[in-house]
Amino acid sequence: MATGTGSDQLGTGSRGRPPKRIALLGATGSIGRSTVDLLLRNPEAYSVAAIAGGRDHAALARTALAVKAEFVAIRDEDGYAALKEALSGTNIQVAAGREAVIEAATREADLVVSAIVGAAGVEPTHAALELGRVVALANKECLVCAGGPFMRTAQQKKARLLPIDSEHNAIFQALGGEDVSRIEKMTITASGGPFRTWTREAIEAATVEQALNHPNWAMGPKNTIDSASLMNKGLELIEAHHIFAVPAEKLDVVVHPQSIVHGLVSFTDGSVTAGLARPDMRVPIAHCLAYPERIETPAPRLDLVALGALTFEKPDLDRFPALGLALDALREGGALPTVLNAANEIAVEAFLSGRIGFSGIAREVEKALEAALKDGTAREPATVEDALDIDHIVRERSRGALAMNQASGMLTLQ
Ligand SMILES: NC(=O)C1=CN([C@@H]2O[C@H](COP(=O)(O)OP(=O)(O)OC[C@H]3O[C@@H](n4cnc5c(N)ncnc54)[C@H](OP(=O)(O)O)[C@@H]3O)[C@@H](O)[C@H]2O)C=CC1
Ligand SMILES: CC(=O)[C@@H](O)[C@H](O)COP(=O)(O)O
Ligand SMILES: [Mn+2]
Repeated sequence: MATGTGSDQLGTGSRGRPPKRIALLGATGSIGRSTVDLLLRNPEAYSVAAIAGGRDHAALARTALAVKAEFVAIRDEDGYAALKEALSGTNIQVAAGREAVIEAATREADLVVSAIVGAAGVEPTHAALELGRVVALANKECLVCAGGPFMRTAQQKKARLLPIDSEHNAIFQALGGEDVSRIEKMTITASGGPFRTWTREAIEAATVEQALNHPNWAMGPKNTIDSASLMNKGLELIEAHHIFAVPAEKLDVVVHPQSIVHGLVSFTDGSVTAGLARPDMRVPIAHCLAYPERIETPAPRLDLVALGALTFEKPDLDRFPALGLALDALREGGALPTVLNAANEIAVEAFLSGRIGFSGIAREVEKALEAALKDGTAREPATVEDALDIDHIVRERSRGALAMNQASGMLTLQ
């Protein structure tokens, strides 16, 4: 990638080491763009082995040129010709389709940043783990869909997972490598989203625009809607359960509207450590990119006096039933987290495209969980392929149910 100034003061690249080779999956998304921002600020510390994206060929081509990627993969085969054309005259290799994204994930690299949204990230991220790569994981849906098999592969292949998700990154830093047996409680915080103070009736009638109006973070639409329903915290509890091998009963959620304290670890001696930072994803991404060293970021700095007060509240499961559903899935285990994730992805899509109301998201997920419990879809997935089979069945079923409801006019568009 392009060389530039500024890296002399930095911990990496300025000590004569070869640049760290990065594969960036989901390069055009919110996490992808923040990662690119950091890569471009540290040109001597990193080189880009591969990038991958979904459909946006123009953004992918711009990113490939900016970071001087060696290989670019686009999932949508219809975008191949335009991507190839945009990169003609360069020596950047271009490929399209499912296998191409897997190739991006498995090219020789020191660190794979997993930032595709949804269960679409499962296969490529798992392929990187199979090769024993260090994976900086933003994609929480991977662990909700296939957490058991994922963590087994990571262990067997000695692949390291570094958490990018802000709460998990804070906890990872707060843990400081201590043994998990010394933990009494692990707490992740929730901003509470845009509907934190709204009545149940107002939440029921919320528009897409209102749900996308997150108070503290600028993220892709899926994570933003999950934040509004608090499903995001449910997914994150399941994510924490897998990453830190902590049982459900030791995991807790606290609403913290300022999003300054991201995660806390309570130890058996009464000590509590916590990770704090202003809400800017470049902080946890930088931690993972540089780990075990540090790089500088331009993220705004924490000023406690200017903040004045940090407040904490109990989450309200009556107004935010999605969190309760995720907690049940975590405690029940089996394939329920897989079912929860797949049904939620379909329901969020349906809400974003105006086919269901906001409260319909949790209702659709609940129906999918009930159906899975009835018909045996809830069997524990032994492998990633099993998990993806269940994911597929649930998606088809949820899409079918939504289409039937729409056809029979039963949909309540609150
Ligand atoms: N944004 C944030 O601050 C945070 C996000 N996360 C997690 O990180 C992940 C990414 O989130 P975010 O960046 O917000 O999401 P975005 O929607 O902004 O970006 C998603 C990225 O994935 C790409 N993509 C989508 N489908 C595919 C596919 N089938 N194959 C290859 N690439 C694909 C998109 O490409 P295209 O642009 O072409 O559609 C885009 O690059 C999510 O799992 C989220 O939960 C976790 C913590 C914070
Ligand atoms: C930035 C990040 O990590 C998000 O996943 C965050 O958790 C969203 O904010 P909420 O706390 O509102 O879900
Ligand atoms: Mn998070």
